[in-house]
Amino acid sequence: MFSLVTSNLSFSYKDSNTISNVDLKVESGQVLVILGPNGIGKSTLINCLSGVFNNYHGSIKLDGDELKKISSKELSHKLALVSQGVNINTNLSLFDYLLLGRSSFHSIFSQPNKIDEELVDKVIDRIGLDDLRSTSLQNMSGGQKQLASIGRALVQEPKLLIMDEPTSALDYKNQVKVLKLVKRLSDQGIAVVMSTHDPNQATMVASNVGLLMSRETYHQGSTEEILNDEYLSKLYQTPIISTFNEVLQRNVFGIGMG
Ligand SMILES: Nc1ncnc2c1ncn2[C@@H]1O[C@H](COP(=O)(O)OP(=O)(O)OP(=O)(O)O)[C@@H](O)[C@H]1O
Repeated sequence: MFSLVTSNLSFSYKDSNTISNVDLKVESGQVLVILGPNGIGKSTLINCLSGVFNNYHGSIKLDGDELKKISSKELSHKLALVSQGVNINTNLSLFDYLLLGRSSFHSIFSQPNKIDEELVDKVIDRIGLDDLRSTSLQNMSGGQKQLASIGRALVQEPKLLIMDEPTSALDYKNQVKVLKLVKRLSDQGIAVVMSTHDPNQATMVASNVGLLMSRETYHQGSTEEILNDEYLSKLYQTPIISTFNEVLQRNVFGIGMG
């Protein structure tokens, strides 16, 4: 069972903590969705969890090992990160950009092989960008680039996939595509952590939800326990009203105006 567990995790850019005392846990086959208002620290937390920031306090254990002690090569075989608002401006084709994601699996003397190329083609199909296989990234739309960055993470075949607002630039069809992908990955035993501004996405894919209520308070629990109007209205400081949708057979969250 693969796991990511933090205890007393805190991080500060300057003097005061941006996130404090975060106790978070996600295991193989689970999807942890992180919700919180703008500027509360979701990206900061995600950058700590994925090893981008290693000057954190407290502990982050990846499969029992302290994250900051794991080499970057080993880390790239265990976890993959999809950063927020990726704006990739390379003239590499989609195929070559994704193939580059396999480089940590080879020494400097060996080239990506047929198996890598087949994997890349499979991922291009999964993200639905077959028509853009030879198109350079700099000629793609924001949403297409976001899908490409998800593809780049998938070619790493990670045990843990961490995504910061992975659907922020996507239309409804592509949002559903990514959410279905998340479901499928978790069914295959991969652990997923993702942040979003849409609690409805949490009802669709999450096994657990983490709320960054303030710089001092992170609250994690099951979807049923956490996703209610009271918690969400407090979180976003605006009325959130849920209704049960008979067709969808789930609660749908809407925003009130007063
Ligand atoms: N490099 C930095 N140096 C100093 N402060 C930063 C830096 N990056 C972010 N911050 C501050 O840290 C806080 C948390 O930012 P973060 O980007 O983690 O929030 P977020 O919850 O992801 O926000 P959003 O939903 O708007 O993307 C904010 O107050 C932000 O201004």
